[in-house]
Amino acid sequence: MSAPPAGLDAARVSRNLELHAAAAAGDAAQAKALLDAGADVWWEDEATLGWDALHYAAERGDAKLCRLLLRRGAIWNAVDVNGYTAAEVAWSLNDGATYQTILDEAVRQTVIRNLLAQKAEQQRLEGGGEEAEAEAEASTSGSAQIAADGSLVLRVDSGDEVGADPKAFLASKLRFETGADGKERCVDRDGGVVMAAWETDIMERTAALLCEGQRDGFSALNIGFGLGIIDGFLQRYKPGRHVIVEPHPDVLAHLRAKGWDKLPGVEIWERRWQDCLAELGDFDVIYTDTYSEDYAALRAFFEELPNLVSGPDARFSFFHGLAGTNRFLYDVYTRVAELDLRGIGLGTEWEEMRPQLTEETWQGTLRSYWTLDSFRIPLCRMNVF
Ligand SMILES: C[S@@+](CC[C@H](N)C(=O)[O-])C[C@H]1O[C@@H](n2cnc3c(N)ncnc32)[C@H](O)[C@@H]1O
Repeated sequence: MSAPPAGLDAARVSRNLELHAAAAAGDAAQAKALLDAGADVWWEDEATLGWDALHYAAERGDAKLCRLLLRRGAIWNAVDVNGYTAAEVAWSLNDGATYQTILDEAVRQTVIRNLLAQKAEQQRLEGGGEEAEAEAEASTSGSAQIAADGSLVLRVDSGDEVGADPKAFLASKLRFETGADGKERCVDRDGGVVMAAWETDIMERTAALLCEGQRDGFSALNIGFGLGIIDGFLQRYKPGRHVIVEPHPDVLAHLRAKGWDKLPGVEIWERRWQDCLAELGDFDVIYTDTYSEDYAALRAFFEELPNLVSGPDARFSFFHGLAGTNRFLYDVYTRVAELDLRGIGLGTEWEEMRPQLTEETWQGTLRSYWTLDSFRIPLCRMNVF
């Protein structure tokens, strides 16, 4: 998104303030007229709470006006000085209808944006070059952004050098240690948590959803070993073939120290999933949970699924850690992932569970990557009509 001009002249500020007043009063006709006259829909009034017109419309509970502002380029994830989005203002007022309207628009814009970015990337690979990149840029400028860099990292917010850069992560040293909660964890050079034992319940339940009722000797694929927690639970169901894809040398050393490479039926592929999926064959059970990869990478993985599933009874799940510190973004990403999966023929059911976290869980780490009350486990299957 292009940066907004630093200092606006008095006439422009006054028009923008009029837009805020129109939004606060629920005056859609006036808001439209002001937008047509050049009012800046993104403008935040820093002299007050840092609200933009969308925050005011959300406070008023005017879902229709919120939709109008969003269609005219309001930024759905813009935050005020306290870090609250307009959707969170609606939520705090128990206004489910306005919250849902902003959520629907956020999902719509994110899906469109992702599709345009994907198209631009395809054209770039096919030699379309600058024109395609400009198209992707134009599709996002002045409208909703997912994050400052245009994407969300799955398990890390930002600012963590290793956690936000897949290449740096794979080249970095990892520590396997006992946390203040007395449980095992794997931590990167910056103190970013790669994997921690608080996720054990999630992994146990995910393995059950994936494996219960599978045929004898079923095949399972797990992307990203971490602490091997989900692999331990997958083993309980006695898969005939259990493939683990893991590229990090320190994780591989840890895995060997625990004897995983010697287990019957277990195959370790010492590569990134991007470099070996085509050679792996197909599976009844597929799970992915990587680190320092963004939503674009997860969606790229989704697109490989039709070639990886063994048939209509195959099941797929992933660690849904997208935006685990913000409920609204989590809701947006739940829906975006579901729509993207539907686009490639997979239906998704979600099971909610309450993670068992204590204050000690994050002690001595860079930051907590999970602060929400509930976690959603996706269970996806091919839609067979
Ligand atoms: C969060 S941990 C996985 C935790 C695992 N689910 C468990 O139950 O312990 C993420 C793992 O993904 C691995 N990883 C990161 N990028 C990867 C990639 N492109 N392909 C495969 N594995 C990757 C990391 O090295 C790390 O071991």
